[in-house]
Amino acid sequence: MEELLTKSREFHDLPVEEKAEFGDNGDPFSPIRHGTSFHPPAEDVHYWRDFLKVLTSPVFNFPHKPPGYREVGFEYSREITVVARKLIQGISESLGLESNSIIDSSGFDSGSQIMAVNLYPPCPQPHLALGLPSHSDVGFLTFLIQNGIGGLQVKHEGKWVNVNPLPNSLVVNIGDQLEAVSNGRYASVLHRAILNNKDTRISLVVVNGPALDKEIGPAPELLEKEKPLFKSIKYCDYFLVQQKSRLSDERALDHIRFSSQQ
Ligand SMILES: O=C(O)CCC(=O)C(=O)O
Ligand SMILES: [Fe+2]
Repeated sequence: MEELLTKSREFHDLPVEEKAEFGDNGDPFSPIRHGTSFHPPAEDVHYWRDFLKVLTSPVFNFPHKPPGYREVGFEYSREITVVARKLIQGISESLGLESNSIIDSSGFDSGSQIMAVNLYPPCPQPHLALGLPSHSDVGFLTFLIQNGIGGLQVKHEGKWVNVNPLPNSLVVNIGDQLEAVSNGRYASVLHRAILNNKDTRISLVVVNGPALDKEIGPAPELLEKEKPLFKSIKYCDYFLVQQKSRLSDERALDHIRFSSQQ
């Protein structure tokens, strides 16, 4: 984890020309992209962050610089997959399903995994800007590590609460597809990143989700006793809905939620 964070800092510190080959083309399915904010062409106000986003599964992509970054990125990606798989099995069981039910129905073993490396430089007026606005992540589970500098907040009972960094720990957040597949029993968490005026913060998140071509909706076993709260939708289509809604302050989940009259 430490080596990955160190090398992530080195990546962001590379001269602009060295990173130009990874320039953000705005396509969420491009294998490696480096950019600023979220999607600058469509934004009135930009966010105070640089990012590197890499698709690490089903095909592993990663920048080949700085030296050794790709190797540590590969090891981390694979280790996280093992932990995510185990947690999803436990979550399946907690829902009264077979332990492999969600893994199998979502094609998790050839599922989509995305790594995002966020860099938030010190901001002279941190209360006037945000690193990332309120959102929930796609996928089942997101694993977050950070360089010891706080900034992550989660919405809890209507209030923003700081999630202070604990050394050598992973923060695990629930994503939208887990809310959908569990028919609302696991709620995906709203979170955001705030800024400070002293230290550069790095966070590294790994989003673990279904295979892109799988339809994801409430598990059929759960619907024997209850009504579906969400429509089923292909994960790749949901992914695009989420990218768009993050630009308009909407919640992607609301696009697939059945309204109470239906
Ligand atoms: O930097 C953080 O703490 C949050 C990052 C995040 O939510 C994301 O990349 O989706
Ligand atoms: Fe997030």
